[in-house]
Amino acid sequence: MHTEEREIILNPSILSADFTVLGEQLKALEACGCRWVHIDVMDGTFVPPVSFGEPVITSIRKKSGLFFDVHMMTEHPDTHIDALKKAGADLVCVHAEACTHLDRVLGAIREAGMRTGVALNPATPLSVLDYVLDKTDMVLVMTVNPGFGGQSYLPAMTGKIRALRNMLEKAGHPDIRIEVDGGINAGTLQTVLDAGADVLVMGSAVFQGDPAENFRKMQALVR
Ligand SMILES: O=C(CO)[C@@H](O)[C@H](O)COP(=O)(O)O
Ligand SMILES: [Co+2]
Repeated sequence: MHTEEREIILNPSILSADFTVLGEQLKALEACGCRWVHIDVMDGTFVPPVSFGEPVITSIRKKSGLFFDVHMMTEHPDTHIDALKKAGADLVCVHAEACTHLDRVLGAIREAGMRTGVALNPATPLSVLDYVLDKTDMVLVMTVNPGFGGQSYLPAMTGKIRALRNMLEKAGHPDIRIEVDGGINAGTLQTVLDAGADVLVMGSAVFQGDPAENFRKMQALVR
């Protein structure tokens, strides 16, 4: 698949949402064409904050038919695979830095019937992906250091996204998606698209203010 044919996914991150009205906001996003939602699970160890886990995912699953992209910012993500499947996750993205046995973890996620993602912190080299591409559906390039919403995009990540796109084409895996997460907004969107990203996570850019209205503005920029 060539870059120009690849569908761009705008992926709102609920970390910045108002949880008291999240069900309605997800419905409104779905109504304006949103298909994915990004769910940040943080354990207070891999990253400083604690966010939420399977009970919250189970609860929003009841309100939403969106594709659930779960970003696991936790140590030992393998211990959550079955619970995430039960909770309604569609894709589980684990940090390479948190997995001693990355190949095994990716295999287990697929075996449980979900898609796989490998997330890389800004300082982690692309070479960690070399022997797991056949078990990977998506690579998440962190464009900030993980743990917090509302940070600024790290400009050095543009070259990393471009290098990853070249690497995937050369390795015969052009269909593996490249997700970017952190500081994506109207000012950085074109940069990451040009570099080869096709799944754009947006927390504050969507949930600060009216999510549906913000989402439509972002859609217009992508078109
Ligand atoms: O994984 C993370 C933060 O670690 C994210 O998914 C944030 O939710 C992105 O927030 P913004 O930078 O878009 O505000
Ligand atoms: Co995230």
